Amino acid sequence: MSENKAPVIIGSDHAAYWLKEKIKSYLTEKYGISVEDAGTYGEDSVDYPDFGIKVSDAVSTGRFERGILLCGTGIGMSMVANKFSHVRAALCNDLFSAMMSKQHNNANILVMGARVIGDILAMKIVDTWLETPFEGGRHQARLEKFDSMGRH
Ligand SMILES: O=C(CO)[C@H](O)[C@H](O)[C@H](O)COP(=O)(O)O
Repeated sequence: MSENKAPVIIGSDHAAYWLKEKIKSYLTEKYGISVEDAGTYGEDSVDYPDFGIKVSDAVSTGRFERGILLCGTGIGMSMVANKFSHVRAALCNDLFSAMMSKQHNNANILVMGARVIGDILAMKIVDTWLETPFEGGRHQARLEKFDSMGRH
């Protein structure tokens, strides 16, 4: 198991509120990781960018090393997050993507779709993302190529 106890900031829209609540408990109970909840705080309809921006800004500025974003599909949250400098958000609705998102991409925001996967798979994806190390080497050089590119 990873020894990385760095806190996690988590956010969702209404579609994934239920999954956010489960992941919060999972992170604290299984890993002892502290979690900041950026909302949303209920099932009333909200706009996913509002919560994607909060979490992505916290990671982009270095206030948090890593974050988790959830919406219905994960697509909208991924689009929002990857507009931020230094954010490498990976939409992972399967275990292989979760593993590769760390090994090759060192993803610092994990994104999942609560209308795509169930809670058991979601927790396995969280495990994989937390516990898989970054390989570095050629992948580090590739990350640096786009991390420094700015907006186009
Ligand atoms: O971001 C999304 C789509 O890319 C999410 O799936 C949202 O959760 C979804 O669009 C919300 O849809 P709703 O009909 O307003 O519940």
